[in-house]
Amino acid sequence: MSANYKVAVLPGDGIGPEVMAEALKVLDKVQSEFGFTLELSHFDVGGVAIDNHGSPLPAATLAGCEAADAVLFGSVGGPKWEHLAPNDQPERGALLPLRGHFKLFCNMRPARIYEGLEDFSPLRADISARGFDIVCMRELTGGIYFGQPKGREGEGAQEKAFDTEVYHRYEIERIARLGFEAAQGRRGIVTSVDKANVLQASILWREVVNEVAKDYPDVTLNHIYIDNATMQLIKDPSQFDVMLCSNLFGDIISDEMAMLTGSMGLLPSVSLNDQGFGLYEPAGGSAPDIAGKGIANPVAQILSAALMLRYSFKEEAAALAIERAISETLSEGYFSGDLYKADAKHPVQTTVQMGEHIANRIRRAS
Ligand SMILES: NC(=O)c1ccc[n+]([C@@H]2O[C@H](COP(=O)([O-])OP(=O)(O)OC[C@H]3O[C@@H](n4cnc5c(N)ncnc54)[C@H](O)[C@@H]3O)[C@@H](O)[C@H]2O)c1
Ligand SMILES: CC(C)[C@H](C(=O)O)[C@@H](O)C(=O)O
Ligand SMILES: [Mg+2]
Repeated sequence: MSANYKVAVLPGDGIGPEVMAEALKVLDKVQSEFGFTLELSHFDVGGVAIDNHGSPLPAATLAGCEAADAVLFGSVGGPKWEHLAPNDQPERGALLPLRGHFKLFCNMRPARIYEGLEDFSPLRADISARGFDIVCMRELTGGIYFGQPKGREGEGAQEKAFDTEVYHRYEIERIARLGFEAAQGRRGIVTSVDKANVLQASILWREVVNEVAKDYPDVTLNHIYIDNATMQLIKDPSQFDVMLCSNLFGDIISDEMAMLTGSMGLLPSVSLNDQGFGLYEPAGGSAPDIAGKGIANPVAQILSAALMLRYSFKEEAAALAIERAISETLSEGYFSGDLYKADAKHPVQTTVQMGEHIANRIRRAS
């Protein structure tokens, strides 16, 4: 009997539904080619859920995610909902609670320059020619995003707002272990990113990472301050393998890594808990500036679907087939507007056309 996997599909807002449609097209092709079944259930989340149900994370959406084997997420948020109280907005009211509810502490965002596509990088040609292949290993359920106290009080010139960076030893230890394990399967280098010259939470972060490192003598550990890290990424990204980051630093540095590959629309992500349950989403957002125009790059969403096949369903051959189909599409010169250059072989491709190119190139390895 062929395997059957339940997926909760949450397209969300802005470009979310547009790029999700292409990911589903590719998954459809993959399941017929590789002989497993994906049972998809669709749910509203974020702004669209506020509009349709009065809540960014309706009970039915949460229940649907609980009943699923994995969650495929688009993106949430946009100007339409920015007037709402912070906790009622799509990001704080849906995405962060989902991450917290499922304890998705481990967020991995892989970024690499595709071979032959070095000149999409905004880096100087001699730097991008060296290429890079980095995983941002981001702690996702702690730090300043969730730390207490958090709030606003007072009035007039004395009014203040505050967030608190809190890390427990166990939170640092478990993400560090996964960072070292990831490095063992890669080039064997962990660069831990912190601000231990200023922040107490970073001092503990560095201490714990040093302790964990003793269990991984085959991995080289470097420490770097966040300000230097952002600069070194531009100077020479090829020096990095696994970048181990707190929640906030990983958020910032992963956008930088995405753009160094050429576009925000190329970076996928996986968020896992200690049971291996995963939520898969592009690292970028709902892109209100291009939403509704059919021009968004669906690659990050499609790569996120490939990561779902790899991490949640152990369908490695199918995941590889998607990654290969994307590489082929790009190296044949088919690009959406974010990557398009005047000397491209083909005219600029729409979101739908990119999805079709990728779906048409799905096949079993010969
Ligand atoms: N996971 C999520 O749901 C998520 C992630 C990040 C931001 N957001 C939300 O999205 C909204 C917009 O945020 P933002 O503008 O800061 O970040 P963004 O990532 O949505 O957009 C930043 C820039 O990257 C471009 N971009 C992003 N994805 C692209 C794609 N697939 N193809 C082509 N170009 C792409 C956008 O056009 C924009 O110019 C906000 O409400 C924010 O909170 C949501
Ligand atoms: C939308 C926002 C809450 C989210 C984050 O900060 O984690 C996003 O920027 C991301 O990178 O997934
Ligand atoms: Mg972000």
